Amino acid sequence: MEGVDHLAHERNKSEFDVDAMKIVWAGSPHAFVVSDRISKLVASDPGFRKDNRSTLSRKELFKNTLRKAAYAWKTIIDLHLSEEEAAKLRFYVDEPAFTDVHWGMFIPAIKGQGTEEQQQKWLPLAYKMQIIGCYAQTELGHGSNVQGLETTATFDPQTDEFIIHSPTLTSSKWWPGGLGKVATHAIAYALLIVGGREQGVHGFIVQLRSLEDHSPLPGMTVGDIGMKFGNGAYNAMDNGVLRFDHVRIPRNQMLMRCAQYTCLCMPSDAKLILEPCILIRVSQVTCEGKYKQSDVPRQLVYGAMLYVRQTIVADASCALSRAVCIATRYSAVRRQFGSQNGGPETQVIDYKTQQSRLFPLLASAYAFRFVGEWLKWLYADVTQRLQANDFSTLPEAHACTAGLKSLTTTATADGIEECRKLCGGHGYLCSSGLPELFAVYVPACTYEGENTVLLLQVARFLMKTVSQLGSSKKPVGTIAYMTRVEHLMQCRCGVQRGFAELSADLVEAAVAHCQLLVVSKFIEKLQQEIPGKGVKQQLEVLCNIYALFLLHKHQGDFLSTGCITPKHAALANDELRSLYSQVRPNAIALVDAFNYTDHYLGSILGCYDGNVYPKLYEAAWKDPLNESVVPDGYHQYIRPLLKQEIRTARL
Ligand SMILES: CCCCCCCCCCCCCC(=O)SCCNC(=O)CCNC(=O)[C@H](O)C(C)(C)COP(=O)(O)OP(=O)(O)OC[C@H]1O[C@@H](n2cnc3c(N)ncnc32)[C@H](O)[C@@H]1OP(=O)(O)O
Ligand SMILES: Cc1cc2nc3c(=O)[nH]c(=O)nc-3n(C[C@H](O)[C@H](O)[C@H](O)COP(=O)(O)OP(=O)(O)OC[C@H]3O[C@@H](n4cnc5c(N)ncnc54)[C@H](O)[C@@H]3O)c2cc1C
Repeated sequence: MEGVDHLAHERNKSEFDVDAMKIVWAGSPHAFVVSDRISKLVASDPGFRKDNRSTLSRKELFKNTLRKAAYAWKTIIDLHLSEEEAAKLRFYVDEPAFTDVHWGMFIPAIKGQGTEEQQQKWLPLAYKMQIIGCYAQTELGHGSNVQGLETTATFDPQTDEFIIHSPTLTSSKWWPGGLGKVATHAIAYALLIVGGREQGVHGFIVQLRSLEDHSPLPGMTVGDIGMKFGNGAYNAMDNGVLRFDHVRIPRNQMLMRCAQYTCLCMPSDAKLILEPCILIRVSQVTCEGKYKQSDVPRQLVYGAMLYVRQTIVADASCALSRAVCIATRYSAVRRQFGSQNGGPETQVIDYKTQQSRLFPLLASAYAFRFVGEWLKWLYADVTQRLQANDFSTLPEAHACTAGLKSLTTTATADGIEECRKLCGGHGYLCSSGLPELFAVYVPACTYEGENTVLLLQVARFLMKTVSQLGSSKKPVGTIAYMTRVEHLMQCRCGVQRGFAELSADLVEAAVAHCQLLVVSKFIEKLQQEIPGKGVKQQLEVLCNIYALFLLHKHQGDFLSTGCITPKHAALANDELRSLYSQVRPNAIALVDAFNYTDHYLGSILGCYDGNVYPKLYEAAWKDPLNESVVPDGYHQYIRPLLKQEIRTARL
């Protein structure tokens, strides 16, 4: 019945202060208040309805997404929402759209790689959405290999311009979100050519479409790359294709924070000395076309990817917690087998197999939340250091963002699929929310750096650390523990067989390194002051589950390396079962602490009141296929079939 909480008996079992845990999950009392208010605002506004998405054609879905993006922007303006509130609103609207890339990549790239002057020119336009940007790096022929990009940016000293060109089919920009139909501008990454010499890949601001009639500018061939995985909401994103035909842009549209070009003997006196916002020695291109890289690491060009990767780790905890919330609530509602003397059947959440599949994912959602908080701090710290020309922690920041992005997105994508399976057949219904969540989420394992490619970066960082063991350069920060692997030094010559040869094993070592990071950051979180009755105790249980589940999953490695004995392994498994029993009475309260509205969850199986069956039944009849009792096509195809004379005895 409506209004009845079918999970009340579960909520009454809770042994901790759920409201206090909501604040821990949100990050602070202020963050909770903002999230709570904005999520309810979105949920209560019919303009943000999303339960009809699965019945829309791609063009209807896309147009509806444009409507929602415009409506969200109007809401932000009308309600004078702050940047924080606006970001929360876009999050709870939960619609993959060009705005994700405009706010999540285009603006950060200008902030991270633009000079003060370039920021002053372009950011106000972007913040007011008077231009809409995309991040055009990937090409048809290259995505992972950024240095292999083929788009060219040739400097023309006669006109003080760059000529942007797509010399080959494989140089076509391919995948950038928002590019296909909406973006008016792009940060386009291209191979810089000055005086006939290639100077590496740099970012350029390029206008794509007219701000008057939205038509592509001369020299631009641009469109959408077509339908993507499943029928999910990601098809509302216009990932695009773009070819440049000798498009000219002013020299001051090259993102110059990491490099500069002054041509001392340029015919015109348009000598442009841009003071970058980090005080670096000016790199100069002399009139002979000699280019000297400025003294910042060229990898600063990759800065936007560092930023996005750390946001993707936070996104992982959100996506996984959504799936776990749905599967946990439904596991408490669903009863199957086990009836005693005609009594109720057993809740599937009480089966040890269900717990051993579900509770490690619940623990992972919390673990990723906390490592995501730490990574946000690390990113802010490295950004501050860069301002002071301190590049010392850049390699570690790259390894951490790359590795944690890879680890958390793989675990989350697998976890969403596991949550679908934990819900049995009903998990396969769109109304469960899980198929779409999976379809929208899984590209996170690929975009912003393919996960294996990123783990190879971590492996390279670890091997570089090993190679420095014994030198005066002591490992610090997240690799400080490696001082305890001196024995690796002796076998160092063994690993000289070649990084490529050992890469599959090194990727596993990289995963282990990142899992150690997650566990250690969870432990550090528990060392903080955590208010609320029983809250810290619950988090300790979840931290132990996360760690012991990893120990159980990788038992072979721990045993074969002598890190643990078989007795330790047995004790760990016993403890894991005991921990599952400790979580069981608190499971519903632990997912309530995510504070997701039914609108945001978008799931009948995960609805707050647990009133699943009536809602499933009601939703079925809303499907367009049920608009007519006799389906279209019956008279054309089925009736002739049913009425056909059986002409051959054989049938
Ligand atoms: C609500 C619903 C939401 C829906 C979702 C919508 C959201 C959508 C949002 C998402 C949309 C998706 C958007 C997108 O998808 S945008 C496109 C994303 N593309 C990528 O991520 C490309 C991945 N490839 C690379 O990053 C580079 O090519 C790599 C790194 C692989 C190689 O690189 P490279 O070939 O140059 O050479 P190298 O390997 O010799 O490295 C050389 C040195 O540089 C260091 N180094 C490397 N990288 C970095 C770095 N970053 N910061 C600092 N340092 C770095 C490295 O450690 C090494 O140091 P050392 O060993 O020499 O000391
Ligand atoms: C939904 C979605 C949105 C996207 N949005 C954007 C965007 O807005 N802007 C943008 O610029 N790009 C975007 N991309 C592109 C994305 O960044 C790339 O697809 C991604 O970086 C992977 O590169 P790739 O496709 O070249 O994969 P590849 O590198 O071709 O991967 C194919 C396989 O090769 C393996 N491999 C590659 N190199 C190595 C190596 N050195 N050693 C071992 N194995 C290797 C990989 O592990 C993988 O298994 C998006 C992609 C998707 C799916």
